[in-house]
Amino acid sequence: MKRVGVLALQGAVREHLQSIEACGAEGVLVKWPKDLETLDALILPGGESTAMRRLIDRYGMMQPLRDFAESGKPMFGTCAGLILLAKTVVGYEEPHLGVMDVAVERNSFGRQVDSFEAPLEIKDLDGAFDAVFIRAPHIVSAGPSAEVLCVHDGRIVMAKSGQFLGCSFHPELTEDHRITAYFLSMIPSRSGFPLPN
Ligand SMILES: NC(=O)CC[C@H](N)C(=O)O
Repeated sequence: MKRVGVLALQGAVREHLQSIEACGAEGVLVKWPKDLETLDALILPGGESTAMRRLIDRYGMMQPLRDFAESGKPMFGTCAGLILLAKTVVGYEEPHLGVMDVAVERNSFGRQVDSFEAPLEIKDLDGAFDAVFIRAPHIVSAGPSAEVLCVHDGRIVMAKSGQFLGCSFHPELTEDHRITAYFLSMIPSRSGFPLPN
């Protein structure tokens, strides 16, 4: 069974675990560096990126998370999690993890619409996905290695770049688990049985 971690320092953790389990994988709470050791993939949830960053530093998770990215295993950032993954955060000198080839802008749908729902057309997904946006960022630009998966209102709200998947919205807050399933499909299947000599 695939083991998928959810960074559990702050934010929408439980809903991601439920979605992972609804897709037939094992969900694992991740708080400490050792929790990353046996995972096949990791989700960075939505919440508040600045608060999450403080906790990442306090729990000594920055380097272990970078090492995890370096290992090539799939990582999925939703909303604040996308901000943590991005190589550039508009208006900030330094990124957080800075591993995904996108630039993001925080709170970019305006203060007057703190949260809203929208049916999205997502590449490779049949039929609309009803997405919940909460003080959401958007992807201002996607680097050459990134593939844009969804544009809403002229703004990129979902992209994939190699092992990294990111979206502006909260896919875990609906009963529609197709995006979690899409992420799980990015986990390479384990190599088959060793052949006899
Ligand atoms: N729902 C969310 O994750 C909001 C993200 C938050 N506005 C931030 O900048 O971190």
